[in-house]
Amino acid sequence: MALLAGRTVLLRAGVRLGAEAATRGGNGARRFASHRVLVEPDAAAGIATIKLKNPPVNSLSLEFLTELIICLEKLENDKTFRGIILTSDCPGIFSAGLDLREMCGKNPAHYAEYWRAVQEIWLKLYLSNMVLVAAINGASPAGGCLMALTCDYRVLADNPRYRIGLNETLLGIIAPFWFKDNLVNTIGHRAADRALQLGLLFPPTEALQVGMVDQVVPEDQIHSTALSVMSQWLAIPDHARQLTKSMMRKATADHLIKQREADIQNFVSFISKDSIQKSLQVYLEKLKQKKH
Ligand SMILES: CC/C=C\C/C=C\CCCC/C=C/C(=O)SCCNC(=O)CCNC(=O)[C@H](O)C(C)(C)COP(=O)(O)OP(=O)(O)OC[C@H]1O[C@@H](n2cnc3c(N)ncnc32)[C@H](O)[C@@H]1OP(=O)(O)O
Repeated sequence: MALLAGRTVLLRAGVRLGAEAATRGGNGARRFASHRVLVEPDAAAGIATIKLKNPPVNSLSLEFLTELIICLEKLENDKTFRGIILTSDCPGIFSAGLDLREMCGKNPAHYAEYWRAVQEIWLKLYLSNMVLVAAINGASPAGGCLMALTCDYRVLADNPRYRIGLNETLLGIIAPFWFKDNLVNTIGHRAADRALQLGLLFPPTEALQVGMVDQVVPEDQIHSTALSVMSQWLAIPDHARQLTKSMMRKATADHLIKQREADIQNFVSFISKDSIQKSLQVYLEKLKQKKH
């Protein structure tokens, strides 16, 4: 059973198990898909490709996060798989980040539940024993960038519209300390300081330069590149790679784990402020009006 902080996520978020489909793929591997998380298994290679499918922009709603958490738990417990490629099924968008509608006009209990799920997905991805390769095939702001940052390697498709970064300050909000820690671990303190304060969204060439991604490739090569990177990482004996990964990441994850409840309380009181609610509503309104 999938648990989120000791509770059954299936019940908390109203996601029905019946929403999932379990079939067998051509190679005999169990294929499981929920509404919004598609899993394409390659049992022979030990790789599962997760395709995010929450149109139009893969915003990370509570239900979507819950499905993703369940999916990751299943893969983590299935010895068939040693690696995950994380990519998007929504053309041009990797993920628009946290779903702003989950952070606007709701009550404190909802904010707390939502934030716990955001923490949970980060911990699951960041501490995964598997090799995680992000095949970033679209724009990747804020929480979308964070998901990519949890991966062991990032490949970004070469399209100037596919910008990536932690742009929270542009919304009048603040990247939490563990978003910041993950970014500092990736691009270093000075670059993270500048990127976070200015809310920078980097186009591919700059993202590569600053170290936000490891490789930029033509869009039609993104999956083949991710596969070839994966085979390089899977050539390392699991126990040695996993212990090394844990050695590199444990302190950062523990920082959040030790302060998890306080972080939730901070989030709830911050996001409940009238001024923050107003900023988020204005930002959402601007996004909606962009088209007209
Ligand atoms: C003391 C401190 C303690 C705690 C911390 C405090 C604060 C909390 C910090 C929280 C950290 C937050 C992290 C986040 O991830 S916030 C989300 C940030 N995301 C963005 O800024 C991206 C916004 N979106 C875009 O820029 C574009 O939509 C995008 C992704 C480039 C795609 O562009 P395009 O293809 O043109 O699509 P549209 O803009 O037309 O969007 C289509 C549709 O989707 C809606 N939408 C977009 N993004 C979101 C979103 N993140 N959440 C909800 N909805 C979103 C958009 O409004 C459109 O809706 P419509 O109804 O008009 O169709």
